[in-house]
Amino acid sequence: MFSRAAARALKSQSRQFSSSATRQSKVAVLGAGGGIGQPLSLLLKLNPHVTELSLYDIRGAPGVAADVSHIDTNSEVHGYPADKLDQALEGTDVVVIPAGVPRKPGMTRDDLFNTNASIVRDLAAAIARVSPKAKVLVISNPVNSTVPIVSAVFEKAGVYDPAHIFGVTTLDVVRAQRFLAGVTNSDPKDVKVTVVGGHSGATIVPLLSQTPQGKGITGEVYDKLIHRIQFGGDEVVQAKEGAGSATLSMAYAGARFTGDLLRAINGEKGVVAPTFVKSPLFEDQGIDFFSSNVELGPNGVEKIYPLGEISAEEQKLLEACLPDLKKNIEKGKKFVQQS
Ligand SMILES: NC(=O)c1ccc[n+]([C@@H]2O[C@H](COP(=O)([O-])OP(=O)(O)OC[C@H]3O[C@@H](n4cnc5c(N)ncnc54)[C@H](O)[C@@H]3O)[C@@H](O)[C@H]2O)c1
Ligand SMILES: O=C(O)C[C@H](O)C(=O)O
Repeated sequence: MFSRAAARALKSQSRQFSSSATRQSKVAVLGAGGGIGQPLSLLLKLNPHVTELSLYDIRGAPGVAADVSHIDTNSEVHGYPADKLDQALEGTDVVVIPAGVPRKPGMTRDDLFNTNASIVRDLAAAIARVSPKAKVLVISNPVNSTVPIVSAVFEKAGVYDPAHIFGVTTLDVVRAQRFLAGVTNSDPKDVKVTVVGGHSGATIVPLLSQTPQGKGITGEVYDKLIHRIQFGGDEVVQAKEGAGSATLSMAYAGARFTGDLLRAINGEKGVVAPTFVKSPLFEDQGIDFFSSNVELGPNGVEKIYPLGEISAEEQKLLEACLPDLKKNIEKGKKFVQQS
């Protein structure tokens, strides 16, 4: 019988000497028992780059882990209850955070701040302590504030690497591509939209003019399409009538972004996706987090792309985005300073 220490040493040795084709990647989901966490865990179990899946929640994670672990893909799954956060985080390469409360009809994402800011702050403090080199993917809303919160917590702990912390804005891209395909009668697989800014209402800025399908759209059709992309989250919140917000499309989007990052970590070149990161693009206006196309690499953020050419309408959308985004970012930073 091996002691726990010997088993750990063997495991770390086997991680070190494993095939160079696919690196071993341990991925943790914090909030794995929830509406997003469960299907996200399922989709990550299907990803061949994930070799170990660590599922944590204050409620229900061991059950989700037992269920998902029966799927016949080549990864190990472990579930951790409320008092086992440190164990869940040990040795993780990537941590995805969908923990926190979702909106009900009539609420803005900012209305979630009072509850979710402290949940995200405390989880970030544990990651900074136990797994400070992990890449952290933040789904919990309000993303415009929770990403600055995670960053400030890492900074306070003296382990901050801005290349490691991401706000997941992929659902805005998924919606933009689906809705644009709908109005232009195209196949969504051929539609590639860059969405920049942040992740809430007017801070979501889709750059339709940069796509062949979107550049000719004007007038009322354009206005309605932009509104639908910016407020797609509200559409789901209303349809769910108090039972929460987008979970299935979000799990798909979260798994897609995590998959992009894992491909880049495994050495694939040219993986580019919009994500909300520490960014120099609008730093001169006091806005130091922004979502734009980012090239991903083994260390996380490899290169931040500028917006490129944008239309007069998009310039107006950007002007409306920046003041709101600035307030959301400052609110997150202030929360950690005062904690
Ligand atoms: N970034 C995006 O595009 C996007 C999209 C959809 C939803 N969201 C956000 O994701 C969050 C989760 O949404 P959901 O629908 O899965 O909610 P949910 O209530 O179904 O699940 C949240 C889970 O978090 C868990 N949790 C709460 N506190 C925790 C803690 N301290 N540690 C670990 N787990 C904890 C809960 O037990 C629950 O299982 C919400 O804030 C929502 O607004 C973001
Ligand atoms: O709308 C929400 O509150 C959840 C999420 O941010 C979304 O865009 O669906």
